[in-house]
Amino acid sequence: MSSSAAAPSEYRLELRGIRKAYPSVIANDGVELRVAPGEIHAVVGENGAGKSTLMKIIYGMVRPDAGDMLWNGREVEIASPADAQRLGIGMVFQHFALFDTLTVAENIALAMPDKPRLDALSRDISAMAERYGLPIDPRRHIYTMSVGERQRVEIVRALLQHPQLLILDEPTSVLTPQAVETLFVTLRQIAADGCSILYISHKLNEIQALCHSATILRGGKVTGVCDPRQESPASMARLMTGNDLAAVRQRRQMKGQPVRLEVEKLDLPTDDPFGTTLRDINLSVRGGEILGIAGVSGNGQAELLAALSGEATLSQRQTIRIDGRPVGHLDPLRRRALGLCSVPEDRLHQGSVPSLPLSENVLLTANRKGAVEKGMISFRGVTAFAERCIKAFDVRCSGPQAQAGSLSGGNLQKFIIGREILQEPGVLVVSQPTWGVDVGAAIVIRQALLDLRDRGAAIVVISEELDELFEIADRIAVIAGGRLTEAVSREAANRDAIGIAMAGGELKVEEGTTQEMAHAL
Ligand SMILES: Nc1ncnc2c1ncn2[C@@H]1O[C@H](COP(=O)(O)OP(=O)(O)OP(=O)(O)O)[C@@H](O)[C@H]1O
Repeated sequence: MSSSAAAPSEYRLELRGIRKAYPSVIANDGVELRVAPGEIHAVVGENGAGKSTLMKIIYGMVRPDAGDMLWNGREVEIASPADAQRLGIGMVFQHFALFDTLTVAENIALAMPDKPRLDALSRDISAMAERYGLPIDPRRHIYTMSVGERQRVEIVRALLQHPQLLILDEPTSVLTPQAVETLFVTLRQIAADGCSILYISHKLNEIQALCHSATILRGGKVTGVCDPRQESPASMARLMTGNDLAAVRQRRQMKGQPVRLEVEKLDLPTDDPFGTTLRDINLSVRGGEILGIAGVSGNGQAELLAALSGEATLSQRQTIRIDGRPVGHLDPLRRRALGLCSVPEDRLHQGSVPSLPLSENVLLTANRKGAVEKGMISFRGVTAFAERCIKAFDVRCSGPQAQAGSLSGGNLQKFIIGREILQEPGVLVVSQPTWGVDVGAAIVIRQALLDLRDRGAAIVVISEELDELFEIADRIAVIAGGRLTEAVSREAANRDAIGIAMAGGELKVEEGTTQEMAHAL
């Protein structure tokens, strides 16, 4: 039981001794959590620390094995999301659950318990949107909206249920820096009106800017509760990991290396009604170089990755060249044979087969390197390769036989990145390399990318995280509306200018710096 001195009724939500065990791990081990009305409370921890499990318990998606939940001082059982909503708990998921072909109002109506009239609902949506600075038009179709706008719809949908607690799971991973600022203004206002917020994120600087308090989890247990405003990102990371964080080591750039990946005048119409057509994409990456591609998701990143990996083949073979060889017409397997590896953004459906063990997931892409011998699968080979990935990238799991789908999001990401990097590709194209991974693991992944670059690989990193691109990319280009800007050197790139280009504007840099760097390489 809690030893809190405060009367329980002071808290909006209080968890006592929450436990949830899975066959190979205790995901939540005696977790205590207290959130006051109007408080913005962060839940942080390494990958696999138990954050998502805890949120799913609060939202009624997972039943705890033991422990008590108090809601406004009263003991409650939350057996389903409907129970949670009835109590006044709302959740905004990382992956939006909106129907593209319906309007904002129609989507929100679907979530309402008793079917409201659309005109009355539209008025409520507009009023709520105005009150919290979330401009959305109830009549617009979802497919016409940017990711940031869709997130506003999700937030308004949750707010229309008048929640007393709002759970947000990594809400800023899809937003431009400007949109993050706007979101924070909204969240502060929601909290000022008395709604509590539980905020899950790996971005410690954002937590410091936004949150009043933080509960830190490690290995399913609470290791501390702190005021993030009194901490530094380094001291919070220490509470999360028990260690000091290493810094990413940069090495000297190699100059004059040959171009290993070239794309010239790539046009790729999409047959997906909600996809993005690529128009006149040009890029080139030398050995020993990382090209960063910034952009808000949904602007052609998935299509560009498909074109580069070979998932989408082209009629013009010369449009894409690897080490000078035309590959536009080749499928992924044949491009892999030429030394190209790729990591898609969607790790659960494209990057892995969740129901298969990690060892068999190795075979999806790494079918050389001792995994297949004389046309036969070497199970010893694939298991050894999976073990190497697990060890090198500190993948927390029960071993090579663990099902991919049982890993926490960040641990699966580490495994997939490791699987590609350990194949020593000459050209690597990776989308969102540190999406959902904790600060310590992000450093390991970024370091591995830099080390691969220093061994002479040409690397394209597609990322929505500007901080990441500024840390590891040698040059940065921006993709918006299916077009790619010219790449500018990291030194010449300016965060605001990139943010503007991400929203569809021109990428402007200080004169004289752009080309010099590119040519100096
Ligand atoms: N359905 C499941 N079956 C088996 N194990 C699970 C299941 N769901 C979660 N786990 C395990 O429980 C632990 C906690 O996972 P959880 O997803 O809560 O972590 P997390 O802190 O949210 O991680 P991340 O930051 O990577 O999302 C992990 O070891 C994970 O592998």
